[in-house]
Amino acid sequence: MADTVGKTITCKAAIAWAAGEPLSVEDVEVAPPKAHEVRIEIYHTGVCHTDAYTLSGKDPEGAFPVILGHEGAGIVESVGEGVTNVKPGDHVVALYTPECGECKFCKSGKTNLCGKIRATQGKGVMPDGTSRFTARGKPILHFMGTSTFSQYTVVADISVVAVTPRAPTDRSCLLGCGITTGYGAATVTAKVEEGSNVAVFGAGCVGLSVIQGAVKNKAGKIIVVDVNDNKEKWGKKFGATDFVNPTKLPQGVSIQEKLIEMTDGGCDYTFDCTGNVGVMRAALEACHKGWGQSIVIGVAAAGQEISTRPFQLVTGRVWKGCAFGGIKGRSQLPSLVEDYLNGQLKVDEFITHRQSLAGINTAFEQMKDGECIRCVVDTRA
Ligand SMILES: NC(=O)C1=CN([C@@H]2O[C@H](COP(=O)(O)OP(=O)(O)OC[C@H]3O[C@@H](n4cnc5c(N)ncnc54)[C@H](OP(=O)(O)O)[C@@H]3O)[C@@H](O)[C@H]2O)C=CC1
Ligand SMILES: N[C@@H](CCC(=O)N[C@@H](CSC=O)C(=O)NCC(=O)O)C(=O)O
Ligand SMILES: [Zn+2]
Ligand SMILES: [Zn+2]
Repeated sequence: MADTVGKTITCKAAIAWAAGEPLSVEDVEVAPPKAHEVRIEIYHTGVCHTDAYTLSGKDPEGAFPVILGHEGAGIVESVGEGVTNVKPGDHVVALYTPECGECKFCKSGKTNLCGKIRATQGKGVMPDGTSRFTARGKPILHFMGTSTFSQYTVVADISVVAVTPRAPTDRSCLLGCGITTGYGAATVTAKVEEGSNVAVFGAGCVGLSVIQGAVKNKAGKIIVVDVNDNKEKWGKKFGATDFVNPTKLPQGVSIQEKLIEMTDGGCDYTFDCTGNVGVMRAALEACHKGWGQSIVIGVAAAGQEISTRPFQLVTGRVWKGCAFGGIKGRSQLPSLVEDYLNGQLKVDEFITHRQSLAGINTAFEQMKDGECIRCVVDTRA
């Protein structure tokens, strides 16, 4: 048993004191887990565009000061009373989409959105309404129920899943968001069928993962749409068949017209992986009349809204969306980790950059340059 059990741990964390400011890596006190809580020593965390979105101040739920990060993996340090799903020493991935198995959502069989702790999670506190983090004598908020930009974090027991220790944490952390989101969007939410034509708008970590899922389901054409020409090679590396840069189309030709022409009437499935509401409209309108489905994955800024002519829906196109790809973390993530170990799921290929916790602001800068798919932060370096 670790000699930290039951005690407050002082460690380093990257604190976002205010929107739009760089993170500050400094000491934070992490209180022991209460009943049905788990304290995790985070080894590695990815940096997702949603972290940058919330830090920018565009997230309507964003509140500060906060410890961001939601793509983390590590080892359970200690557990609170009543925790049965994980134990100290387990290798785990934090889950920003929890799975209680008991609530109306979990029992519906129709969604992965668990409702049990969503209200407190959205307010940046643990289910009992308080925080486990303190810095400079002030309580610091949790983020997405995970707060992985810290050497130690505390999460609800329903927000963590044990995975095989054979998977290195610098890889398994990426299954905590980006890869699972895109892969699940294609295979679980859309259930792309063999031979179907797919367009993926935005070839970042999420979009490339949609491609990976579409390839798994034996899609026909997989068309990448991205404003950055360098994303053509990335898309092809993951199995895309075509690439279109929407800024380079002949004058008067819209991206939806181009995709409809390329697919004999429109795509069977399109995916927005940009968070741009104009792109979301184009993605919907590029769908085939009668059955095409467009999946919204990207997260848009506060105040942004989507629109299209209702006729687009009247004529059979379907607009839907998903969080975490529709994947149920506790039920389904362990097998994705096994798929990675068996060579059936690409993960290593997404890692373009690495940083220490002290270099986390550089990770945020690198994310903007278009050449970064994922930066993995080693929280102990
Ligand atoms: N629903 C969910 O559960 C989740 C949602 N997300 C969200 O998904 C989105 C994608 O995340 P991620 O892959 O990490 O982001 P990235 O920024 O890495 O990828 C987005 C890609 O879209 C490109 N792009 C930007 N504008 C356009 C445009 N107008 N048309 C076509 N392509 C465009 C970008 O190009 P460039 O590089 O030149 O900017 C980039 O290549 C984000 O909004 C993120 O917040 C993430 C995880 C989970
Ligand atoms: N808080 C925002 C919405 C942010 C958002 O949509 N988050 C996604 C995950 S994005 C991961 O990188 C999500 O899980 N949404 C479902 C949920 O219940 O939060 C806002 O208020 O608009
Ligand atoms: Zn994310
Ligand atoms: Zn639930």
